[in-house]
This record gives sequence, structure tokens and C-alpha cells, in this order.
Amino acid sequence: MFIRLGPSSSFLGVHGLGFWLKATCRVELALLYKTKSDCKKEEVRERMEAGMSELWMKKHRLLYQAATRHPFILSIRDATINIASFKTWLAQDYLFVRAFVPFVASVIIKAWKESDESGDMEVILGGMASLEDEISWFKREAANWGISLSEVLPQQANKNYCRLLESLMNPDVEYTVVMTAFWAIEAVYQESFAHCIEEGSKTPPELKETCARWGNQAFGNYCQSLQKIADRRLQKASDEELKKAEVMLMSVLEHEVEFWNMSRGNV
Ligand SMILES: Cc1ncc(CNC=O)c(N)n1
Repeated sequence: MFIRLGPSSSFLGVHGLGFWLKATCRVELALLYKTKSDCKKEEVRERMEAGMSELWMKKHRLLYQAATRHPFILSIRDATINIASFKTWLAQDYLFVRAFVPFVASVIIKAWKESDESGDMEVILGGMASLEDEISWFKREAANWGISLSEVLPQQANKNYCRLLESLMNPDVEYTVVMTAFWAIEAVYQESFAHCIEEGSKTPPELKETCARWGNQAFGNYCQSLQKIADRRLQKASDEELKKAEVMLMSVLEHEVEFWNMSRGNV
């Protein structure tokens, strides 16, 4: 089902990727909304049954695969990973997760103010609570690998991604749009790392704990809860809000690709 992109694939090359994806995806987006009025019955049914998130994952599958089957992830899975790449990712991700905490806090505020379902709060709060454990884990893991986290500086792709998170904290950004982004951010990690612990993977033992952190079933269930919230909101959303959420999903996926690219040290 998934197209494997080889480690040397020029598709994922840093130069031109963002531009190419943006250009093609904008065209796709224009097509979707142009044809809304003559939308086929099956499409309407699919949208109702599958949920918007699943439909968008199919529609943007190349971008989704680029984010969830990145050469960095494939190199963990086939044990060809260069440990320097892993350390770069670990240190950069620690900084990202610290910026992710205030983002999740802002989602809790929006859930409280805007959500039509009281259960959303508990799901998001659960995610927030596990970030405390995650930050401790990053510190322990960094110490094990001899990384001094206080000396790590964010690379450009990390800064860009954190800037996106910060823009989403703006009270003007709708709950539906931030929930779509939140689900996508978590789902990319879940899908990526679950792939590294699937049967047949050759992930080195010293990296298995990292992969299990996001690839485990409980994190998978949590991602499904986020997806359900996003889909419930998307189903009720206006066309304008839907458009914003779809563009946001694509932006998250692009930022995830760029984030993985950092591990190769060529950004
Ligand atoms: C770049 C990135 N994306 C998603 C996650 C997963 N969320 C929290 O841990 C992460 N750690 N880093």
C-alpha cells in the first residue's frame, strides 16, 4: 500500500520539495473545491462514513507517506541508521516537545471555550499529562547517548515548525483547525514509529524503546481519539473552515518531512 522512498530519493531532497509539494497540493485543493457542487454521491457517502481525516490522508497520500515513511524511519527499521542522525533527531525533538507543551495548553483552552463535547478535554488533558513523562524520558535518553541538552540549538526546520505551533496558539485559530493539526502531529509519529516495531523490522535493540514510545498501542488509541474529535468537528465545519483545516494538515505533514530531514544534517 505504501510507496517506499529509498534513502537517496531525490523526491525528498531538501531543495525544491516544499515548493513542489505546495504547488501540486494547491492545484489539488483548487480542484476539490471547484467540484463541490457536482460532488459525486459516492464521495459524499465516503466523506460521511470514513471521516474527513481519512479522505485527506488518501488524497494527500504522497505527502502522508513522505512524512510517515521517511528515510530516517526506514533506516531505523532496517538497522542502517547512522547513530549521529539519531542523536540529532533526539536533541532537536526534545526542543520541539518543550514547544509542544504550550501548544497543547492552548488546545485545552479552545476545547474548554469552543468544544461541543465535554469529553474532548479529558483526551487532550491525558496527552498533556504524558508530556511530563516524555520530557523526563528525553533527558534520560539524552544522558545515555552523551548529549548535553542545554547546549543544543534549534535548527531552522525546528524553528519553522515551532513557529507554526505558535501561530496555532492564536485565539483566532479555530478549534477545528487546531484539532486537525494536533491529530496530524501525533499521528505522524505514531505511524512512523509503529512501522519500526512491526513484525519483520530489524530495529536495533537500543532504539526499540524510542520506537515503542510513539509506536505502542496506547499511543495509537490516543491518536484515534484525537482523530475522532477532529472528524466530528470537520463534519460540522463550514467550507471555509474545511479549507483551512486541509491546508493546515498539509502544512503539518510538510513540517514533519522537513523535521526528519534535519537528521541527515543537510539543512
Ligand atoms: C516533530 C515531532 N512531531 C510529533 C511529535 C509527537 N508528539 C509528541 O511527542 C514529536 N515528538 N515531534
